[in-house]
Amino acid sequence: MTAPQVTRPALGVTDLVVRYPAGRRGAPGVTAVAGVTLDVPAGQVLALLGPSGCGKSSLLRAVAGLEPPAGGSVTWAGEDVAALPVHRRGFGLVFQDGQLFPHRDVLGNVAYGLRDLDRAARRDRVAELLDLVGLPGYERRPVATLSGGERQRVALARSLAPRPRLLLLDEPLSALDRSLRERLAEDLRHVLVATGTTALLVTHDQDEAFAVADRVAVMSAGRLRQVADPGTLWRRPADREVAEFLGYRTFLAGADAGTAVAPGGWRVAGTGGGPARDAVVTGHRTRRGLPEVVATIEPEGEPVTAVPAGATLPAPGTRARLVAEPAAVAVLGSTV
Ligand SMILES: Nc1ncnc2c1ncn2[C@@H]1O[C@H](COP(=O)(O)OP(=O)(O)OP(=O)(O)O)[C@@H](O)[C@H]1O
Repeated sequence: MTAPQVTRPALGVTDLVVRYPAGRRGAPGVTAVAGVTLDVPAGQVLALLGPSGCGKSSLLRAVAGLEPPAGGSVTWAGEDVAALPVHRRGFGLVFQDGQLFPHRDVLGNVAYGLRDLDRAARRDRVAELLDLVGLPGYERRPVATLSGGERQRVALARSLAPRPRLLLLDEPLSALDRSLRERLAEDLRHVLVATGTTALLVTHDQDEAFAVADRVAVMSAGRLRQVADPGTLWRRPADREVAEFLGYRTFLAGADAGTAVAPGGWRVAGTGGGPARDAVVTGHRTRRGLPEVVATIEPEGEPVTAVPAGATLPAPGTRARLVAEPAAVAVLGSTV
């Protein structure tokens, strides 16, 4: 009989604790990561999502070897990496500001980790990576002439050049404006999938986490609250705090207790089987150039906005029947 195949996760994090000691001027010690266990299978992208200060970067830094854990372990393919210094772990790093070498051109930056290759092979690999990140022919551009988005693409190419076994990305897009961030998030997903890269992405932006990751781990106050694929997380957040962090604002009462509705998820006189509410219209507003009805739902007494049924908006003071769009509805209470 053959032994059953055990597939080990590529990255394993078990009961990880990261503490910062008390400061010299009386600043108290901080437990930034308070016992986190998670894994990332080979070829998958896991996003660590959570509000500022929840410990995401500390967790990533401990995985990288930049922060010594106060407890727990980090393994790669089942082997503890504690004894390996940062540069021996075979992990690539991308930070918010790219941290490119300012006095080298794009070629010099991307080729940095390719010193083992001969000149021709190095050039080929750099050209291949610049193609991949959407900057073909950029080899000779001084980095000072690049836009913020181009810099982050070069940083990504540089980190992928030596084929890291794990890529660690700490808020790689958060210095960019929203529309650029959306486009780069899609491109980042494409590059990670095309290269089969195993990656851990730290972000505070749920749209970015959903766009890039196979699974999303929600953190708060140093602990993991939920790990799920984006669809499950959106539809079944573990609890109200996770749902609020994802952007849900309306939490229903009564027979619908445990149901949340995302902003913009209501329709006047809608159909489609979502929860329905009677509401008192309080006003109108415009969002992205389209009119919306502002109303207070009953019995919750919560203000919501709803898409009108047609060109005529119900007048303030009148009553309207609102129905929640199924795609904007979450049922709380999934387990981690
Ligand atoms: N070097 C440090 N010394 C002392 N405390 C630190 C240090 N680095 C982080 N902290 C504290 O640890 C906690 C977690 O910080 P961390 O940077 O890991 O959170 P984060 O979720 O990545 O936040 P952000 O998104 O703002 O970067 C915070 O309370 C922070 O103030």
